[in-house]
Amino acid sequence: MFVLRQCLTLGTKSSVRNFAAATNLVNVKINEDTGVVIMELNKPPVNSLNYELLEAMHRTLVKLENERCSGMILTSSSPNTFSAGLDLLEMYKPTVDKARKFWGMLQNTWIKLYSAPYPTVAAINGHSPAGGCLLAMSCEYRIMVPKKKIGLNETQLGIVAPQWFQDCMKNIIGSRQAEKALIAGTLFSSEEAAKIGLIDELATDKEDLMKKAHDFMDEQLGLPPLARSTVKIGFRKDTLNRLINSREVDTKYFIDFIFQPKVQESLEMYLQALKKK
Ligand SMILES: CCCCCCCCC/C=C/C(=O)SCCNC(=O)CCNC(=O)[C@H](O)C(C)(C)COP(=O)(O)OP(=O)(O)OC[C@H]1O[C@@H](n2cnc3c(N)ncnc32)[C@H](O)[C@@H]1OP(=O)(O)O
Repeated sequence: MFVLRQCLTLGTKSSVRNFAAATNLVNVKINEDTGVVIMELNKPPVNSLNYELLEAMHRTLVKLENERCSGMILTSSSPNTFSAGLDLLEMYKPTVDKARKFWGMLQNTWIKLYSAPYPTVAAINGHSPAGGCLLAMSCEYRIMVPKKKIGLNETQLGIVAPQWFQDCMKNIIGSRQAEKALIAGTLFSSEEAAKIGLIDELATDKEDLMKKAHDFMDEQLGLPPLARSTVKIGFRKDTLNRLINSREVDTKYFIDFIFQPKVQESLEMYLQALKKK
């Protein structure tokens, strides 16, 4: 596979096809030779995850199930941010129906991404708080540019990272480190995240980021796919099933929590602080 990529970069014809998406909220390109897909989140300025962006991601992940997709690199078109996490406006004074629909789409998207049989890499080219960190943690491998922030900072906003967000973090950095980070709502620098294993590799810059992402992909594509994906799903099934078997309860927790006046107050203050920056 390494040789194949060398040929491609040395000018042997490689066909990269834009994967027709009904929206430009995600840019999706598939390399027809290798089957490697690059999904770039494209909702400026910070890829906040609103219903429409999540739906575009979900639709792409479903579509990839019928394509010859051998692996996916998830990244962002924003110069500074991978994803700012859930769009706070989806949680600030929504209707119950809107909040329910939003949460359902977040669950759908996470289930598809976390259970994708092919290798997935997060090429984290900027800040990645809260839901952004969830997306990164749902991939199999994380590479990040220096001097950005990543973590589940929900506590600091007066909200709570749901159980499945917490499970993802525990699975990566272990229960003790996750408990500390979640209680404090810690945002780690890229360098700290590399030290505790929240990210797997630090890149020197964006070019190095994509090179490293392709290197990881090349290694994975050299493995027998069925054996590879069977082990992956084996590791992830308890975490997946925990949500799949309690989606309604999880949605009810979300709705009950965000509609509390104190939570709405915290969100309002946080939104104002972001605007004042
Ligand atoms: C029991 C269980 C119950 C469960 C109960 C509930 C569970 C909820 C779980 C929640 C998970 C989440 O992800 S909550 C989301 C947490 N996310 C965050 O805290 C990130 C907040 N954002 C930032 O820190 C920064 O924006 C950052 C990402 C570093 C980029 O900084 P920059 O300086 O480049 O950009 P900014 O100037 O800050 O932002 C640009 C514009 O984007 C807006 N913006 C930024 N982040 C935004 C966001 N997440 N949602 C909406 N809008 C956002 C700003 O207001 C600006 O708007 P204009 O001024 O109009 O241009």
